[in-house]
Amino acid sequence: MTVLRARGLGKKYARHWALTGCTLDIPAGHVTGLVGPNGAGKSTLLGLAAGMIEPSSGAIEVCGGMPGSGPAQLAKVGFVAQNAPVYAGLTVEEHLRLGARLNPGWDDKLARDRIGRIGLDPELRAGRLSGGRRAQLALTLGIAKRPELLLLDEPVASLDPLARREFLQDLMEAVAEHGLSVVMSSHLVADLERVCDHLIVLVNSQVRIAGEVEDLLATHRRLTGPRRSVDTLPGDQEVVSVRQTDRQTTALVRTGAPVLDPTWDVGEVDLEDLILAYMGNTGPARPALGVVR
Ligand SMILES: Nc1ncnc2c1ncn2[C@@H]1O[C@H](COP(=O)(O)OP(=O)(O)OP(=O)(O)O)[C@@H](O)[C@H]1O
Repeated sequence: MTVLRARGLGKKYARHWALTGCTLDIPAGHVTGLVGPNGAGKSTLLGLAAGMIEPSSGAIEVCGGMPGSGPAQLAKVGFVAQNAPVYAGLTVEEHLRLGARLNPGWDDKLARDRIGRIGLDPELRAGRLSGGRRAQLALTLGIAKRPELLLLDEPVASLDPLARREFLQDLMEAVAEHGLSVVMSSHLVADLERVCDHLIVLVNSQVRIAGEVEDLLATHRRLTGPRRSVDTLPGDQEVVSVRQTDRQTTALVRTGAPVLDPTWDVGEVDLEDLILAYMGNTGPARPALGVVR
């Protein structure tokens, strides 16, 4: 089942395209990591999925409906924006009551358990919470809403390492127990490595690559050998990134077949290698390379 389907999706601000030609199918019941350099279009994609902004081109369908199309659609999608939006003048307790009133699927026990575990004083106004604790409150509201799809824009950036670990654990539990789908943007590769089984890399407003992490790692290799031009590589070995020293060439390639040339030392890549290679590759995007199944 697909939880987010985009076809040629684009968003233009004045004369600048923040996102172009985005074609994706994100599967339900998984955690999908959204990565890319600053300004790549990650928040724009999440905002389009949440219905906070409207597309300038193409189409997007989320949980079978049009983003922001009405109360039923809003109930299906949770969105925690980058600045962890909460109401500064309301207390933590008032946020929980508001959450219960506004969301048909509200899980009050989950919300209160989380607030207790984090140690948030229910009587404290959100405006007086630290940035990290404000983020914890916003994330709690997002999870307790029990959406089908939770969109998180750099959710853990302001959390301390322990809080980050616990939040990601909560997230994985919600995915396992309730079939929650999550799309989260983050610059923290170690966190993505822990929780994401799908990945989308956005660069220069375009999807550079997308797919199941396992598949992506299985189809990329690092080649190291004496300095030479990578133009001589066979056509089925697509060069994603290349680094040259006076004596050595190191290339990260995408290939479905084993590399047979014995002059290359062939190594596996990890998620960080893969992300950095695609982030540094500003050539033409090839969305057909790997659309998320
Ligand atoms: N409301 C807006 N008005 C005009 N331009 C915008 C607006 N929002 C985003 N942009 C531009 O669109 C592009 C993509 O921005 P976006 O916030 O989606 O990137 P991002 O990948 O989330 O970046 P970051 O990692 O820094 O959060 C940027 O060039 C940004 O300046």
